[in-house]
Amino acid sequence: MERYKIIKEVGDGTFGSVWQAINKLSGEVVAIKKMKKKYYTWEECVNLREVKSLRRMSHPNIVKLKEVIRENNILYFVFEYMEFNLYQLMKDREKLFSEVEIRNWCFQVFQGLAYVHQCGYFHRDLKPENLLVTRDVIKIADFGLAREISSQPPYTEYVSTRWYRAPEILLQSYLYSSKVDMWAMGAIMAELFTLCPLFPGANEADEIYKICSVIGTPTKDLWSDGLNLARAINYQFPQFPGVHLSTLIPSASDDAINLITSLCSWDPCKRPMAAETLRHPFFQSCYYVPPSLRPRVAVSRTPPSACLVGEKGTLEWQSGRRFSGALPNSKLTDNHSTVKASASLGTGVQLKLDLVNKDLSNNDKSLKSSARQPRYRPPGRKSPFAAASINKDLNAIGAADVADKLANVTIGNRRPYVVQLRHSSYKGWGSVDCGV
Ligand SMILES: Nc1ncnc2c1ncn2[C@@H]1O[C@H](COP(=O)(O)OP(=O)(O)OP(=O)(O)O)[C@@H](O)[C@H]1O
Repeated sequence: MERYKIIKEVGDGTFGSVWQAINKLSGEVVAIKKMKKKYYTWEECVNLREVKSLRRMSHPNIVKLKEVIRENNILYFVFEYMEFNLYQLMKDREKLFSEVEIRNWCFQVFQGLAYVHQCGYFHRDLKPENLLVTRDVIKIADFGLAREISSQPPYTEYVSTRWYRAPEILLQSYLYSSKVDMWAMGAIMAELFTLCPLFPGANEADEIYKICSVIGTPTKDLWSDGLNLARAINYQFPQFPGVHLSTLIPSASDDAINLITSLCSWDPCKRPMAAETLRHPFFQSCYYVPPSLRPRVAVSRTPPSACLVGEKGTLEWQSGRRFSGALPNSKLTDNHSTVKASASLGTGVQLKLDLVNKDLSNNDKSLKSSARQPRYRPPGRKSPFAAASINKDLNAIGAADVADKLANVTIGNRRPYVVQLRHSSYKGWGSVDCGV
Protein backbone atom coordinates (compact mmCIF):
# COMPACT_ATOMS: atom_id res chain seq x y z
CA MET A 1 0.00 0.00 0.00
CA GLU A 2 3.00 2.26 0.31
CA ARG A 3 2.74 2.70 -3.46
CA TYR A 4 -0.38 4.80 -2.87
CA LYS A 5 -0.84 8.14 -1.23
CA ILE A 6 -4.24 8.33 0.42
CA ILE A 7 -6.08 11.58 -0.26
CA LYS A 8 -9.54 11.40 1.34
CA GLU A 9 -12.43 9.11 2.15
CA VAL A 10 -15.07 9.15 -0.58
CA GLY A 11 -17.49 6.48 0.53
CA ASP A 12 -18.45 4.19 3.34
CA GLY A 13 -20.44 1.11 2.44
CA THR A 14 -21.54 -2.02 4.18
CA PHE A 15 -18.43 -3.97 3.35
CA GLY A 16 -15.75 -1.36 3.07
CA SER A 17 -14.71 2.25 3.17
CA VAL A 18 -13.58 3.79 -0.08
CA TRP A 19 -10.67 6.22 -0.34
CA GLN A 20 -9.36 8.41 -3.09
CA ALA A 21 -5.64 7.79 -3.54
CA ILE A 22 -2.80 8.48 -5.94
CA ASN A 23 -0.39 5.94 -7.31
CA LYS A 24 2.94 7.53 -6.35
CA LEU A 25 4.72 6.07 -9.37
CA SER A 26 2.26 6.73 -12.15
CA GLY A 27 0.38 9.66 -10.64
CA GLU A 28 -2.87 7.89 -11.46
CA VAL A 29 -5.82 8.72 -9.23
CA VAL A 30 -7.59 5.60 -7.97
CA ALA A 31 -10.31 4.57 -5.54
CA ILE A 32 -9.22 2.10 -2.88
CA LYS A 33 -11.88 0.08 -1.12
CA LYS A 34 -10.62 -1.15 2.22
CA MET A 35 -12.70 -4.13 3.28
CA LYS A 36 -14.03 -4.07 6.82
CA LYS A 37 -13.65 -7.76 7.38
CA LYS A 38 -10.17 -9.27 7.80
CA TYR A 39 -8.92 -11.80 5.29
CA TYR A 40 -6.39 -14.28 6.55
CA THR A 41 -5.89 -16.32 3.38
CA TRP A 42 -5.85 -15.62 -0.31
CA GLU A 43 -8.39 -18.33 -0.93
CA GLU A 44 -11.07 -16.32 0.79
CA CYS A 45 -10.15 -13.27 -1.24
CA VAL A 46 -10.20 -14.84 -4.66
CA ASN A 47 -13.56 -16.40 -3.90
CA LEU A 48 -15.15 -13.06 -3.14
CA ARG A 49 -17.95 -12.23 -5.53
CA GLU A 50 -16.50 -8.84 -6.27
CA VAL A 51 -13.21 -10.41 -7.36
CA LYS A 52 -14.70 -13.39 -9.14
CA SER A 53 -17.14 -11.38 -11.18
CA LEU A 54 -15.04 -8.31 -11.89
CA ARG A 55 -11.94 -10.15 -13.04
CA ARG A 56 -14.06 -11.71 -15.76
CA MET A 57 -15.56 -8.48 -16.96
CA SER A 58 -14.15 -5.60 -18.90
CA HIS A 59 -16.49 -2.99 -20.25
CA PRO A 60 -16.42 0.80 -20.49
CA ASN A 61 -19.51 1.00 -18.30
CA ILE A 62 -18.24 -1.22 -15.53
CA VAL A 63 -15.86 0.23 -12.98
CA LYS A 64 -12.51 -1.39 -13.53
CA LEU A 65 -10.91 -3.33 -10.71
CA LYS A 66 -7.20 -2.70 -11.18
CA GLU A 67 -5.64 -4.71 -8.42
CA VAL A 68 -6.33 -6.50 -5.19
CA ILE A 69 -3.91 -6.10 -2.29
CA ARG A 70 -3.83 -8.05 0.93
CA GLU A 71 -1.61 -6.53 3.55
CA ASN A 72 -1.63 -7.39 7.24
CA ASN A 73 -4.79 -9.40 6.62
CA ILE A 74 -6.55 -6.34 5.33
CA LEU A 75 -7.97 -6.56 1.85
CA TYR A 76 -7.89 -3.59 -0.51
CA PHE A 77 -9.52 -3.31 -3.91
CA VAL A 78 -7.97 -0.72 -6.20
CA PHE A 79 -10.49 0.65 -8.71
CA GLU A 80 -10.36 3.28 -11.36
CA TYR A 81 -11.51 6.50 -9.75
CA MET A 82 -14.90 8.01 -10.54
CA GLU A 83 -15.88 11.51 -9.48
CA PHE A 84 -19.45 11.08 -8.27
CA ASN A 85 -22.16 8.58 -7.67
CA LEU A 86 -25.66 9.25 -9.04
CA TYR A 87 -27.11 9.77 -5.60
CA GLN A 88 -24.61 12.56 -4.94
CA LEU A 89 -25.59 14.16 -8.24
CA MET A 90 -29.29 13.98 -7.41
CA LYS A 91 -29.40 14.97 -3.79
CA ASP A 92 -29.87 18.67 -3.11
CA ARG A 93 -30.29 19.29 -6.83
CA GLU A 94 -33.05 21.77 -7.58
CA LYS A 95 -33.16 21.66 -11.34
CA LEU A 96 -34.21 18.49 -13.09
CA PHE A 97 -31.83 16.68 -15.37
CA SER A 98 -32.63 16.99 -19.04
CA GLU A 99 -34.00 13.95 -20.82
CA VAL A 100 -30.86 13.99 -22.96
CA GLU A 101 -28.66 13.55 -19.90
CA ILE A 102 -30.87 10.82 -18.53
CA ARG A 103 -30.97 9.04 -21.87
CA ASN A 104 -27.19 9.09 -22.18
CA TRP A 105 -26.68 7.76 -18.69
CA CYS A 106 -29.31 5.07 -18.99
CA PHE A 107 -28.10 3.97 -22.40
CA GLN A 108 -24.64 3.43 -20.96
CA VAL A 109 -25.89 1.63 -17.86
CA PHE A 110 -28.03 -0.69 -19.98
CA GLN A 111 -25.02 -1.45 -22.14
CA GLY A 112 -22.99 -2.30 -19.07
CA LEU A 113 -25.86 -4.32 -17.68
CA ALA A 114 -26.42 -6.21 -20.94
CA TYR A 115 -22.75 -7.11 -20.82
CA VAL A 116 -22.94 -8.20 -17.16
CA HIS A 117 -25.96 -10.38 -17.87
CA GLN A 118 -24.39 -11.74 -21.02
CA CYS A 119 -21.30 -12.66 -19.04
CA GLY A 120 -23.57 -14.70 -16.84
CA TYR A 121 -23.93 -12.44 -13.83
CA PHE A 122 -26.58 -10.28 -12.33
CA HIS A 123 -25.76 -7.37 -10.07
CA ARG A 124 -28.55 -7.58 -7.47
CA ASP A 125 -27.83 -4.25 -5.79
CA LEU A 126 -28.33 -1.58 -8.41
CA LYS A 127 -29.03 1.80 -6.84
CA PRO A 128 -27.95 5.38 -7.50
CA GLU A 129 -24.99 5.03 -5.11
CA ASN A 130 -23.63 2.19 -7.20
CA LEU A 131 -23.72 4.07 -10.49
CA LEU A 132 -20.58 6.17 -10.71
CA VAL A 133 -20.15 9.17 -12.97
CA THR A 134 -17.18 11.04 -14.34
CA ARG A 135 -18.26 13.76 -16.77
CA ASP A 136 -20.53 12.07 -19.37
CA VAL A 137 -19.48 8.55 -18.54
CA ILE A 138 -21.37 6.38 -16.10
CA LYS A 139 -20.22 3.01 -14.78
CA ILE A 140 -21.72 0.26 -12.69
CA ALA A 141 -19.88 -0.36 -9.43
CA ASP A 142 -20.07 -2.62 -6.38
CA PHE A 143 -20.31 -6.19 -7.52
CA GLY A 144 -20.21 -7.37 -3.92
CA LEU A 145 -23.58 -9.06 -4.31
CA ALA A 146 -23.27 -10.11 -7.93
CA ARG A 147 -24.39 -13.63 -8.65
CA GLU A 148 -23.77 -16.03 -11.44
CA ILE A 149 -26.93 -16.60 -13.40
CA SER A 150 -25.94 -20.25 -13.70
CA SER A 151 -25.71 -20.62 -9.94
CA GLN A 152 -28.46 -22.74 -8.58
CA PRO A 153 -31.38 -21.22 -6.78
CA PRO A 154 -32.62 -20.99 -4.09
CA TYR A 155 -31.06 -17.62 -3.45
CA THR A 156 -31.61 -17.22 0.23
CA GLU A 157 -29.53 -14.15 0.82
CA TYR A 158 -31.24 -10.94 1.37
CA VAL A 159 -30.36 -8.64 -1.45
CA SER A 160 -30.64 -5.14 -2.77
CA THR A 161 -31.54 -1.87 -1.21
CA ARG A 162 -35.22 -1.69 -0.40
CA TRP A 163 -36.29 1.16 -2.67
CA TYR A 164 -34.89 -0.62 -5.71
CA ARG A 165 -35.78 -4.13 -4.63
CA ALA A 166 -37.89 -6.11 -7.07
CA PRO A 167 -41.31 -7.35 -5.86
CA GLU A 168 -40.37 -11.00 -6.29
CA ILE A 169 -37.54 -10.49 -3.77
CA LEU A 170 -39.85 -8.61 -1.44
CA LEU A 171 -42.24 -11.55 -1.65
CA GLN A 172 -39.38 -13.88 -0.81
CA SER A 173 -39.04 -15.68 -4.07
CA TYR A 174 -35.95 -17.86 -4.07
CA LEU A 175 -35.98 -18.00 -7.84
CA TYR A 176 -35.40 -14.46 -8.94
CA SER A 177 -33.38 -13.68 -12.01
CA SER A 178 -31.40 -10.95 -13.74
CA LYS A 179 -34.76 -9.21 -14.12
CA VAL A 180 -34.31 -7.87 -10.58
CA ASP A 181 -31.69 -5.55 -12.09
CA MET A 182 -34.23 -4.37 -14.65
CA TRP A 183 -36.74 -3.49 -11.94
CA ALA A 184 -34.05 -1.50 -10.12
CA MET A 185 -33.24 0.35 -13.33
CA GLY A 186 -36.90 1.30 -13.81
CA ALA A 187 -36.95 2.80 -10.33
CA ILE A 188 -33.62 4.56 -10.90
CA MET A 189 -34.75 5.97 -14.26
CA ALA A 190 -37.88 7.41 -12.70
CA GLU A 191 -35.81 8.92 -9.90
CA LEU A 192 -33.46 10.53 -12.41
CA PHE A 193 -36.46 12.35 -13.90
CA THR A 194 -38.09 13.48 -10.66
CA LEU A 195 -35.12 13.48 -8.26
CA CYS A 196 -37.37 11.59 -5.87
CA PRO A 197 -37.42 7.86 -5.30
CA LEU A 198 -40.36 6.18 -7.01
CA PHE A 199 -41.00 3.59 -4.28
CA PRO A 200 -39.58 5.00 -1.02
CA GLY A 201 -40.81 2.29 1.31
CA ALA A 202 -40.09 2.83 5.00
CA ASN A 203 -39.98 -0.93 5.52
CA GLU A 204 -40.70 -3.96 3.43
CA ALA A 205 -44.46 -3.96 3.86
CA ASP A 206 -44.52 -0.27 3.06
CA GLU A 207 -42.32 -0.95 0.04
CA ILE A 208 -44.92 -3.28 -1.47
CA TYR A 209 -47.65 -0.87 -0.44
CA LYS A 210 -45.88 1.96 -2.29
CA ILE A 211 -45.39 -0.21 -5.35
CA CYS A 212 -49.09 -1.14 -5.38
CA SER A 213 -50.10 2.49 -4.98
CA VAL A 214 -48.05 3.43 -8.05
CA ILE A 215 -48.41 0.54 -10.48
CA GLY A 216 -51.64 -0.90 -9.11
CA THR A 217 -52.38 -4.15 -7.31
CA PRO A 218 -51.27 -7.19 -9.29
CA THR A 219 -54.02 -9.35 -10.73
CA LYS A 220 -53.90 -12.99 -11.73
CA ASP A 221 -53.52 -11.90 -15.35
CA LEU A 222 -50.69 -9.53 -14.55
CA TRP A 223 -48.66 -11.77 -12.28
CA SER A 224 -50.09 -15.08 -11.21
CA ASP A 225 -46.74 -16.21 -9.79
CA GLY A 226 -46.76 -13.15 -7.56
CA LEU A 227 -50.19 -13.98 -6.21
CA ASN A 228 -48.88 -17.46 -5.39
CA LEU A 229 -45.84 -15.98 -3.67
CA ALA A 230 -48.08 -13.69 -1.61
CA ARG A 231 -50.36 -16.58 -0.71
CA ALA A 232 -47.40 -18.66 0.42
CA ILE A 233 -46.44 -16.05 3.00
CA ASN A 234 -50.01 -15.16 3.85
CA TYR A 235 -49.70 -11.69 2.47
CA GLN A 236 -52.57 -9.67 1.09
CA PHE A 237 -51.82 -6.96 -1.40
CA PRO A 238 -53.39 -3.60 -0.66
CA GLN A 239 -55.91 -2.69 -3.34
CA PHE A 240 -54.96 0.14 -5.64
CA PRO A 241 -55.90 0.93 -9.24
CA GLY A 242 -52.47 2.43 -9.89
CA VAL A 243 -51.67 5.64 -11.69
CA HIS A 244 -50.27 6.41 -15.09
CA LEU A 245 -46.60 7.08 -14.57
CA SER A 246 -46.77 10.26 -16.63
CA THR A 247 -48.70 11.87 -13.80
CA LEU A 248 -45.87 11.10 -11.40
CA ILE A 249 -43.09 11.83 -13.89
CA PRO A 250 -44.45 14.77 -15.88
CA SER A 251 -41.08 15.76 -17.31
CA ALA A 252 -40.56 12.41 -19.05
CA SER A 253 -41.42 11.80 -22.69
CA ASP A 254 -43.89 9.11 -23.71
CA ASP A 255 -41.01 6.85 -24.73
CA ALA A 256 -39.36 7.24 -21.34
CA ILE A 257 -42.65 6.54 -19.56
CA ASN A 258 -43.19 3.48 -21.72
CA LEU A 259 -39.73 2.13 -20.88
CA ILE A 260 -40.03 2.80 -17.14
CA THR A 261 -43.49 1.20 -17.13
CA SER A 262 -42.22 -1.99 -18.73
CA LEU A 263 -39.16 -2.11 -16.46
CA CYS A 264 -41.41 -1.76 -13.44
CA SER A 265 -43.70 -4.62 -14.43
CA TRP A 266 -44.83 -6.88 -11.60
CA ASP A 267 -44.05 -9.94 -13.63
CA PRO A 268 -40.27 -10.32 -14.20
CA CYS A 269 -41.03 -12.04 -17.52
CA LYS A 270 -42.66 -8.87 -18.76
CA ARG A 271 -39.64 -6.71 -17.98
CA PRO A 272 -37.34 -6.32 -20.99
CA MET A 273 -33.84 -7.72 -20.91
CA ALA A 274 -31.05 -5.15 -20.73
CA ALA A 275 -30.07 -5.86 -24.33
CA GLU A 276 -33.65 -5.30 -25.45
CA THR A 277 -33.91 -1.93 -23.77
CA LEU A 278 -31.12 -0.66 -26.01
CA ARG A 279 -33.47 -1.00 -28.97
CA HIS A 280 -36.31 0.78 -27.21
CA PRO A 281 -37.59 3.96 -28.95
CA PHE A 282 -36.37 5.94 -25.96
CA PHE A 283 -32.85 5.27 -27.19
CA GLN A 284 -33.68 5.96 -30.82
CA SER A 285 -31.15 8.77 -31.00
CA CYS A 286 -28.40 6.46 -29.80
CA TYR A 287 -26.67 4.45 -32.45
CA TYR A 288 -27.14 0.75 -32.67
CA VAL A 289 -24.51 -1.00 -34.74
CA PRO A 290 -25.46 -4.55 -35.61
CA PRO A 291 -22.73 -7.05 -34.80
CA SER A 292 -22.28 -7.91 -38.46
CA LEU A 293 -21.44 -4.32 -39.31
CA ARG A 294 -19.02 -3.76 -36.49
CA PRO A 295 -15.35 -3.55 -37.35
CA ARG A 296 -13.74 -6.85 -36.57
CA VAL A 297 -11.09 -6.63 -33.94
CA ALA A 298 -9.01 -9.48 -32.65
CA VAL A 299 -10.63 -10.67 -29.48
CA SER A 300 -8.62 -12.30 -26.75
CA ARG A 301 -9.58 -15.90 -26.14
CA THR A 302 -7.93 -16.00 -22.79
CA PRO A 303 -9.57 -14.53 -19.75
CA PRO A 304 -8.22 -11.47 -18.06
CA SER A 305 -5.25 -12.92 -16.27
CA ALA A 306 -4.46 -12.22 -12.70
CA CYS A 307 -1.36 -12.77 -10.63
CA LEU A 308 -0.68 -12.92 -6.97
CA VAL A 309 2.33 -10.79 -6.31
CA GLY A 310 4.01 -11.08 -2.99
CA GLU A 311 7.48 -10.86 -1.57
CA LYS A 312 8.42 -13.99 -3.43
CA GLY A 313 7.54 -12.57 -6.80
CA THR A 314 4.80 -13.46 -9.19
CA LEU A 315 2.65 -16.47 -8.89
CA GLU A 316 0.21 -17.46 -11.61
CA TRP A 317 -3.34 -17.29 -10.39
CA GLN A 318 -5.48 -20.02 -11.85
CA SER A 319 -2.57 -20.77 -14.10
CA GLY A 320 -2.97 -23.05 -17.02
CA ARG A 321 -6.70 -22.69 -16.99
CA ARG A 322 -7.57 -21.95 -20.56
CA PHE A 323 -10.75 -20.14 -21.18
CA SER A 324 -13.20 -22.37 -22.93
CA GLY A 325 -13.99 -19.83 -25.56
CA ALA A 326 -17.59 -19.85 -24.53
CA LEU A 327 -19.37 -17.42 -22.35
CA PRO A 328 -19.37 -18.45 -18.72
CA ASN A 329 -22.84 -19.74 -19.42
CA SER A 330 -23.53 -20.06 -23.05
CA LYS A 331 -27.05 -20.99 -22.17
CA LEU A 332 -28.29 -18.87 -19.38
CA THR A 333 -31.36 -19.98 -17.63
CA ASP A 334 -33.21 -17.76 -15.36
CA ASN A 335 -36.36 -18.82 -13.68
CA HIS A 336 -38.58 -17.42 -16.32
CA SER A 337 -36.82 -17.66 -19.57
CA THR A 338 -33.94 -19.29 -21.24
CA VAL A 339 -31.60 -16.80 -22.69
CA LYS A 340 -29.17 -17.75 -25.33
CA ALA A 341 -26.07 -15.74 -24.63
CA SER A 342 -24.43 -14.79 -27.83
CA ALA A 343 -22.58 -11.78 -29.03
CA SER A 344 -25.60 -10.88 -31.08
CA LEU A 345 -27.79 -10.55 -28.06
CA GLY A 346 -27.85 -6.87 -28.51
CA THR A 347 -25.04 -5.52 -26.47
CA GLY A 348 -23.71 -4.50 -29.84
CA VAL A 349 -24.45 -0.94 -29.38
CA GLN A 350 -22.46 2.08 -30.11
CA LEU A 351 -22.92 4.92 -27.77
CA LYS A 352 -23.59 8.26 -29.21
CA LEU A 353 -23.70 10.78 -26.47
CA ASP A 354 -26.33 13.28 -27.45
CA LEU A 355 -23.83 16.04 -27.04
CA VAL A 356 -25.02 17.95 -30.07
CA ASN A 357 -28.35 18.61 -28.51
CA LYS A 358 -27.07 18.64 -25.05
CA ASP A 359 -27.48 21.73 -23.07
CA LEU A 360 -26.77 20.98 -19.50
CA SER A 361 -27.83 24.36 -18.31
CA ASN A 362 -31.04 24.51 -20.29
CA ASN A 363 -33.61 21.87 -19.84
CA ASP A 364 -36.66 22.65 -21.89
CA LYS A 365 -38.72 20.16 -19.96
CA SER A 366 -37.16 20.94 -16.69
CA LEU A 367 -39.39 21.87 -13.88
CA LYS A 368 -38.19 23.77 -10.96
CA SER A 369 -38.88 21.00 -8.55
CA SER A 370 -40.31 23.11 -5.83
CA ALA A 371 -43.01 20.55 -5.18
CA ARG A 372 -40.33 18.00 -4.60
CA GLN A 373 -40.44 16.25 -1.29
CA PRO A 374 -37.22 16.37 0.64
CA ARG A 375 -35.26 13.25 -0.15
CA TYR A 376 -34.68 10.96 2.72
CA ARG A 377 -32.74 7.82 3.24
CA PRO A 378 -34.55 4.89 4.73
CA PRO A 379 -33.01 3.26 7.74
CA GLY A 380 -30.32 0.91 6.58
CA ARG A 381 -30.05 2.40 3.11
CA LYS A 382 -26.40 1.58 3.19
CA SER A 383 -27.03 -1.99 4.03
CA PRO A 384 -29.02 -4.38 1.94
CA PHE A 385 -29.04 -6.66 4.94
CA ALA A 386 -30.07 -4.22 7.62
CA ALA A 387 -33.65 -4.30 6.48
CA ALA A 388 -33.96 -7.95 7.36
CA SER A 389 -34.61 -7.09 10.96
CA ILE A 390 -37.68 -5.05 10.20
CA ASN A 391 -39.54 -7.27 7.86
CA LYS A 392 -41.46 -9.19 10.44
CA ASP A 393 -44.70 -8.11 8.86
CA LEU A 394 -43.73 -10.01 5.76
CA ASN A 395 -42.50 -12.93 7.73
CA ALA A 396 -39.24 -12.82 5.86
CA ILE A 397 -36.56 -15.41 6.08
CA GLY A 398 -33.86 -13.04 7.25
CA ALA A 399 -30.43 -12.44 5.80
CA ALA A 400 -27.62 -14.85 5.36
CA ASP A 401 -25.02 -12.19 5.63
CA VAL A 402 -22.36 -12.58 3.01
CA ALA A 403 -19.79 -11.50 5.53
CA ASP A 404 -20.78 -14.34 7.81
CA LYS A 405 -20.27 -16.76 5.01
CA LEU A 406 -16.78 -15.45 4.62
CA ALA A 407 -15.99 -15.73 8.28
CA ASN A 408 -14.53 -19.19 8.06
CA VAL A 409 -10.94 -18.13 8.10
CA THR A 410 -7.59 -19.63 8.86
CA ILE A 411 -4.63 -17.74 10.14
CA GLY A 412 -2.22 -17.23 7.30
CA ASN A 413 0.94 -15.28 6.72
CA ARG A 414 0.99 -11.55 7.10
CA ARG A 415 2.87 -10.76 3.96
CA PRO A 416 1.37 -8.28 1.59
CA TYR A 417 0.08 -9.73 -1.63
CA VAL A 418 -1.20 -8.02 -4.68
CA VAL A 419 -3.50 -9.39 -7.29
CA GLN A 420 -3.01 -7.46 -10.46
CA LEU A 421 -5.93 -7.69 -12.75
CA ARG A 422 -4.93 -7.30 -16.33
CA HIS A 423 -8.22 -7.00 -18.09
CA SER A 424 -8.22 -7.87 -21.70
CA SER A 425 -9.13 -4.56 -23.17
CA TYR A 426 -12.61 -3.91 -24.35
CA LYS A 427 -12.73 -4.38 -28.08
CA GLY A 428 -15.01 -1.63 -29.10
CA TRP A 429 -18.62 -0.97 -28.44
CA GLY A 430 -20.71 -4.01 -28.57
CA SER A 431 -18.10 -6.69 -28.70
CA VAL A 432 -18.11 -8.94 -25.73
CA ASP A 433 -14.89 -9.87 -24.10
CA CYS A 434 -16.05 -12.78 -22.05
CA GLY A 435 -13.99 -15.05 -24.13
CA VAL A 436 -16.22 -15.17 -27.16
N1 LIG B 1 -14.30 3.57 -8.08
C1 LIG B 1 -14.81 4.49 -7.28
N2 LIG B 1 -14.54 5.80 -7.45
C2 LIG B 1 -15.05 6.73 -6.61
N3 LIG B 1 -15.90 6.46 -5.60
C3 LIG B 1 -16.22 5.18 -5.39
C4 LIG B 1 -15.69 4.12 -6.20
N4 LIG B 1 -16.20 2.94 -5.75
C5 LIG B 1 -17.00 3.26 -4.72
N5 LIG B 1 -17.02 4.58 -4.48
C6 LIG B 1 -17.81 5.30 -3.46
O1 LIG B 1 -17.90 4.52 -2.30
C7 LIG B 1 -19.28 4.18 -2.02
C8 LIG B 1 -19.35 2.78 -1.44
O2 LIG B 1 -18.76 1.87 -2.35
P1 LIG B 1 -19.29 0.39 -2.53
O3 LIG B 1 -20.74 0.46 -2.91
O4 LIG B 1 -18.39 -0.34 -3.45
O5 LIG B 1 -19.13 -0.18 -1.05
P2 LIG B 1 -19.99 -1.26 -0.33
O6 LIG B 1 -19.40 -1.48 1.02
O7 LIG B 1 -20.09 -2.49 -1.19
O8 LIG B 1 -21.38 -0.53 -0.25
P3 LIG B 1 -22.86 -1.07 -0.14
O9 LIG B 1 -23.29 -0.66 1.21
O10 LIG B 1 -23.61 -0.31 -1.22
O11 LIG B 1 -22.87 -2.54 -0.37
C9 LIG B 1 -20.00 4.35 -3.39
O12 LIG B 1 -21.35 4.67 -3.24
C10 LIG B 1 -19.23 5.48 -4.01
O13 LIG B 1 -19.71 6.73 -3.60
